[in-house]
Order: sequence, then structure tokens, then C-alpha cells
Amino acid sequence: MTEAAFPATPEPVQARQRLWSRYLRRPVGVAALAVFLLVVLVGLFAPLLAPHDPNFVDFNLTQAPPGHGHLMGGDSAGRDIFSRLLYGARTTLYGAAVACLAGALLGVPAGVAAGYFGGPADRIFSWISDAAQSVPGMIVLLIVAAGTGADFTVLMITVGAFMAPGYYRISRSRALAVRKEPYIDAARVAGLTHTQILRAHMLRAVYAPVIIQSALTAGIAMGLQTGLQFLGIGTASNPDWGQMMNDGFRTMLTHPLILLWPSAALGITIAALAFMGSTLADLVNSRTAPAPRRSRAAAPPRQEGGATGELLHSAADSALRIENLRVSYRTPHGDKQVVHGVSLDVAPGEVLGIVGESGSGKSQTVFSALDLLPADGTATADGIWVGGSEAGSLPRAKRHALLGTRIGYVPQEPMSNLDPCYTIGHQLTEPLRAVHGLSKAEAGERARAILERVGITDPDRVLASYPHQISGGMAQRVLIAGAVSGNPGLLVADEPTTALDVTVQAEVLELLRELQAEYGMALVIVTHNFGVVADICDRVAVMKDGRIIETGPVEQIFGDPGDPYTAELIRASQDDTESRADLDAAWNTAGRTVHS
Ligand SMILES: Nc1ncnc2c1ncn2[C@@H]1O[C@H](COP(=O)(O)OP(=O)(O)OP(=O)(O)O)[C@@H](O)[C@H]1O
Repeated sequence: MTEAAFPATPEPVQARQRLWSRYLRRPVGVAALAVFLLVVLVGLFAPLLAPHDPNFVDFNLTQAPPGHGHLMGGDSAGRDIFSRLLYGARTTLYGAAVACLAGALLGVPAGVAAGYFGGPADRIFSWISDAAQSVPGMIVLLIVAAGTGADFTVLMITVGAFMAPGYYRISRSRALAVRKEPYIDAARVAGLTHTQILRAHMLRAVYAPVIIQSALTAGIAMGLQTGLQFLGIGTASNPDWGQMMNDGFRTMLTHPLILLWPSAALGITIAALAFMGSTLADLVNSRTAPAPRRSRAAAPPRQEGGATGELLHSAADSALRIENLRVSYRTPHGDKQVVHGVSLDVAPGEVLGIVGESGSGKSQTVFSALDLLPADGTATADGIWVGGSEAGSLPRAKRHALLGTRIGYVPQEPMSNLDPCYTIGHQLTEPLRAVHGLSKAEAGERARAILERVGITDPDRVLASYPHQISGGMAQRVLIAGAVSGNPGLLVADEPTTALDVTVQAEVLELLRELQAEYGMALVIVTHNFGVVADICDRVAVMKDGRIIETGPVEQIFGDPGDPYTAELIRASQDDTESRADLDAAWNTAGRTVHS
């Protein structure tokens, strides 16, 4: 079965509206849609449109040619072919709808769950889908027909079950792509549960491909049901195109028109569905490419050694404490360690900067604290404490419950962390209602107030806007508003200004500093820029190749950097031109080896 590849980022609503207007500019698509709608209308209004009772037998009409009040003549039993064709459209459409519904109900939830959760869920559902495809469908249909007295609805549900793997594959591949989108992580750190994310974001993302798949499936289901009826399997009381073809087949050589009418009706309907599906798939696939994800630097080779960094506060007095954290990834060549024993802590109300060049392990360190590592990443630590409580050993669900409540997260790329399918208002109020139990009105009020607090002067407009209708700077303010809306004790900001215009960067930093002071939060800010550190941080940890090479108060590190690499990072930030060669030279000055 044809399957279209879909870009990872779902359509914004306006873009989706544009999709339909673009569809209406495609002549083939419009013609196919018109034909299909005509068949649907004919099926719906068959009792009004049919000039004769489709089952009334008039022996004078037996195999009669068109004419004398019978537009298409009579069939072998003396019934009006035109009336039977109109009623047949009903049966055929009903059967196709039942098959599509059954296929979608079985295939889509399984595909979304497999793509989203991966691991055993993916393996089990994929195995079932593959197994379903290897079952000989026609034999099963014959058995079902024999066991149910050829009940048409049950037969069509069975046809749908055989179509389910198509829905499964398309939903799985779409969910696999979407689950890597930053806005899914953003929804998790806002505290939404898997069920809420599946319902709100993933199902929405598979909507367009499922419609396209349904157009293709409906055509196939119609062909199958006609084949069954052609074989005489189905209810004889309702006229349908398969029975009519069976009748025409027997007199094909002497009265070819009897076969031609139902065959043409079926062929045209299936072709219309196929053209609709392919036009839609074409339009969806020709959309703009998904937003680029943050590039990952090449991994440094593994280095052995003990924990690096320093711990200044006891676990009970820390907003966040990470002890001897190691992060590794499964690769085809074995495990690759990318963080080699990092220890750091931050006190309530303190601002800690984690600074280092790209690929130094900053994000992996904070992702481990947020429990946001991808499935092939593993974090082990001697301990991770959040708000004075041990979090590292908590069961996943309890650890997850900290997100959005005790930990807030501000990501690097504001736009890709907002779901393009929902308004800002929906995205801000969803966690407030789902995680903090606020009513719709309370959540709306709080979202409005917090937007005003982060400097958005027209909160009502922004609440009603979709992400593509606001600027990058405004989107980052929205995400900051979302991150602090749950009053977390710890705010983690991962390169929060990198994706922003230079003029907006200072404003966003200022806002973070104000909110941190106002809410008394601890702030961990990940950056490659010492300018940001100077602006906002109390203390800094410098990372290189998955280790902390130096920690200290900002003034001390700026005034007297203990490591030539730190000095070079500071100089590069001041020049605003980070030269890889200079950084490597500084690293070598300290007698260490450069790995690139
Ligand atoms: N999914 C992954 N699989 C394998 N290695 C990874 C993966 N994600 C990150 N890494 C490696 O982990 C190391 C640290 O990455 P990390 O994202 O923490 O860097 P960073 O300092 O935050 O830089 P950047 O700001 O560019 O992301 C890099 O060498 C990177 O190649």
C-alpha cells in the first residue's frame, strides 16, 4: 500500500487552511473531490433519486437496453440498473467507511504508541502488524463469512483489520518523527503525562496522514468488498456494485452494458479516491522542511578519570545537586561516554552558569537532571537531588512529576518548543489545568497575568495567537512564562538566548534575572557565551569534553581564570569570534590533548 513520508513538524492551523486552499487550486484534486462528493450525495439520496424500486422485477425489462424510462436498461433478473447503481453506491460507501474506521481504530493508537514509546511497545506492535500482514486475508474473510452468515458489517470490520497495518505504519513513522520535536520535551518538562501528550500532541500530528491513508484504504476496501460480493458473499437484499458485476459477468459477451455500468462506477470512485489521496500527499510533502534541530558536535573519545567539579552545599541545602554524573550512549561500536563524572550544585536563589563550547556536555548534564535524555542515552550518578530531596533514584513517574512543579525549563529554540497546532493560550493553560489542577478560568487568568509579567503588552492577542503569528523573542517570553507559571524552585535555561536576535537577547536575560530574583528560584543557565555568564550568573562551571575543568564565582573566574582554556573562552566571548584553533591552542597550553 502506498505510504507517504511526512515532515516531522505538524501543520500550523493556518497552514492547514492554506493546504485546503492549495488543494482547491489543483484541477485533478478538485475533479476527484467533486466526483467523490457526487458519489456520496448519490448514495445518501438514493431513495429520492432512484426512479424505480431497485429490487422490483419486471420480466419485460430482462436484459433490456437503455430506454423506455430505464436510463441504463434492465439486468438479467429484470430490475432497473440505474436505480440499483444508485442504491449500490450506499452499500459500497458504507462498507468502505466501516473498513476505514476499523483499520484506523486498530492501527492508529498502536502506531502512535509504538512511535512515541519505542522499545518493547514498538517491538510488540510491529510484530503484531507484520504477523497480520502475513495472514491470508481472503481465507479469513471466507471463514468469517461462513461463521457470521455473511454479515456485511462484520465482513467490512474484518477487511478493516487487514488494513490496520497500513494505518499502523504511517502513524508509527509520524509519531517517531514528532516525538523528537522539542515541543514534546517541552510538554514533558511542563509536567504533562504521556497520556496527555499522546492525546494532545501526537494524535493531532497523525491527523493529516491518516486522512490520506483513509482515501487510499477506502479505494482498496471498495475493491475487496466488491470482490466478495462478486463471489456471492454478502447480503443479497441490498443492491451493491459487486452483485451487479457478478450478474453482468455472466452475460458479458451478449449484454456487455450490464457489466459496464457497475464496473465504471466502481472504477471511477476508486480512481477519485486515489487521486484525492495522492494530491493531498503531494501537498503535505511539498511543505517547507521541518525546522532544523540543534546540531550535535562530534563526540570526544572516552576519557577515564574521577568526578570533576565541586559541591559547595549539602544535599539538603541545594536546589539542585548532581554527584558524579556519567552519561553514555549506545552506538553500533559500543557504549560511548559523553559526560565523565560531573559534580555540581546550586543553592536556592543562586544562579549557576554551565559554560563550554559546543559538544562539551552541557546539555547532556542538564538533560540528565531533567530526565530528558533520549532512549539510547543512559545517565548514572552517585546522586541527583532536587530541592533537597533525592530524585535520581525515584521511579520514573515520580521523577517526572517534578517537572513543571519543582523544575521549570526554558529551551534554546523557542519556536520549535511550541506546538504549531495549538494557540499560545492553550499551550500555557494546558499544564496549569492538567498538572496544577486549575480550572479553565483560573488557568486563563494566570496565563494572562504571567504573560503580562514577562513583558507582553497585549496578552489577549498573544493568547489567541498560534506560534507562527508571534516573533521569536515573544515566543521565548511565552516559554519563560510557561516555565515559571508553576512556581518552580529551580529554573533550567538551556542556551535561552542563542536563537534570538541580538537586541532581544539582553531583554530576555534581564527578564530571567528579574524573575529569578522575584520568585527566589535557583537558576541554572547553559551557555557557550561568557558574556551571558557575566550578565547574570553568580557562579560558573566551565565544561570541556564532558568534564568540568573549573568552577568558581564569576568575578574570580573572570579576574583570574585558573585554566588557559577558560581564559580563551572568555577572550572569544569578548571578541564575539570563537576561534576553534585558539580554543584548541589554549587547551594544549594546559598540556592536554585536543580531541575533535
Ligand atoms: N543522541 C546522542 N547520541 C550520541 N551522542 C550524543 C547524543 N547527543 C549528544 N551526544 C554527544 O554528547 C556530547 C555532548 O553533547 P551536548 O549536547 O551536551 O553538548 P553541549 O555542550 O550542550 O553543546 P551544544 O550546545 O552544541 O548542544 C557531544 O559530543 C555529542 O556528540
